[in-house]
Amino acid sequence: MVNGCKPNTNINEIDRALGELNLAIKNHYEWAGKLLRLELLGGEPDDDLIHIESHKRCHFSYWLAAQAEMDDLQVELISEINRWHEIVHHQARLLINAIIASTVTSELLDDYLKAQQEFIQAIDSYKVYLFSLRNLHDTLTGLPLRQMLYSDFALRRQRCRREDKQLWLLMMDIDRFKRINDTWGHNAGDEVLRSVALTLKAGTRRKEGIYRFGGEEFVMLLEADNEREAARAGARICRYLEQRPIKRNGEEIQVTVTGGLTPILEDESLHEAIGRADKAMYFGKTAGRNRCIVTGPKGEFINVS
Ligand SMILES: Nc1nc2c(ncn2[C@@H]2O[C@H](COP(=O)(O)OP(=O)(O)OP(=O)(O)O)[C@@H](O)[C@H]2O)c(=O)[nH]1
Repeated sequence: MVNGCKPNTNINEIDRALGELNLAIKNHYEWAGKLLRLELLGGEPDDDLIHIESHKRCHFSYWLAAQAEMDDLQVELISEINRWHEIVHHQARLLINAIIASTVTSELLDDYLKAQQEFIQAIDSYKVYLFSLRNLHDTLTGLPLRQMLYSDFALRRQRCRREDKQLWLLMMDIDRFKRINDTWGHNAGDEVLRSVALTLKAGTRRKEGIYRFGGEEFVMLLEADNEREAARAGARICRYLEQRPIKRNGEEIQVTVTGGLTPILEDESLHEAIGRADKAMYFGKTAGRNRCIVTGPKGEFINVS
């Protein structure tokens, strides 16, 4: 079960993480090949194999060291890989010393092979995690999908409680998107969606999360101390998009969004907050679009600029 992720992940980052992991695994197979060569052909073992801290000199450890900013589940999975990586190196060292002293036993060999198996198993569990995370992202825009919003929400709410911050939900819908599809075609519509997602993500700050909610709707979770700060953040993201027309085949397509912004109350579900933000957003559509409407806890419209 995927349990939230680094702030603002997107599908490209997950693909990059999988690529880097595959490269680290390939390097480790090369290391294991060296050990096999030594066992079968003899020769002098180098530091990669017998140094007391060989696990820290190994390419795989560079990959381990590069894993930062993770949620609790990722930390658990990576530390399991780390643990078995160290054991593999330790068992390899015991085996090599036994080869040199001609005292290899089947027990020593089995211990090494078991450590290898556990190491690979730990890596597989992490890969399963990354693939499940990938499935929660949209392949068109690269953004996390609605399901991910629900799983991240609990983590973000916990963090806000700890830091005594208020969590807000901003729902945004692209204005007159049907016209874009009708004028330039569905493929152009897809390109516009992709560009809008990239622009929104670029305009999103570190502690904010942006999601593709469905169709041409996006949701953002943001933290703010008060209504004024939240309204400023909502207006900022809408302006950010407005000021960056999308370039396509030498033409510029002006895209705007209308947003509905609401605080998420202490005892309510995400679903309830979405309902309020949705109503505010539709109010904004009827009021002329390209604006962000702030709604209070009871659904009253506060800021309609
Ligand atoms: N190209 C493309 N179009 C999509 C996608 N998802 C939804 N749409 C289109 O988005 C359009 C949304 O249109 P409407 O709901 O009528 O709203 P609108 O034209 O954006 O107008 P307002 O929301 O009232 O400003 C529909 O034509 C959908 O087919 C997608 O993934 N790709």
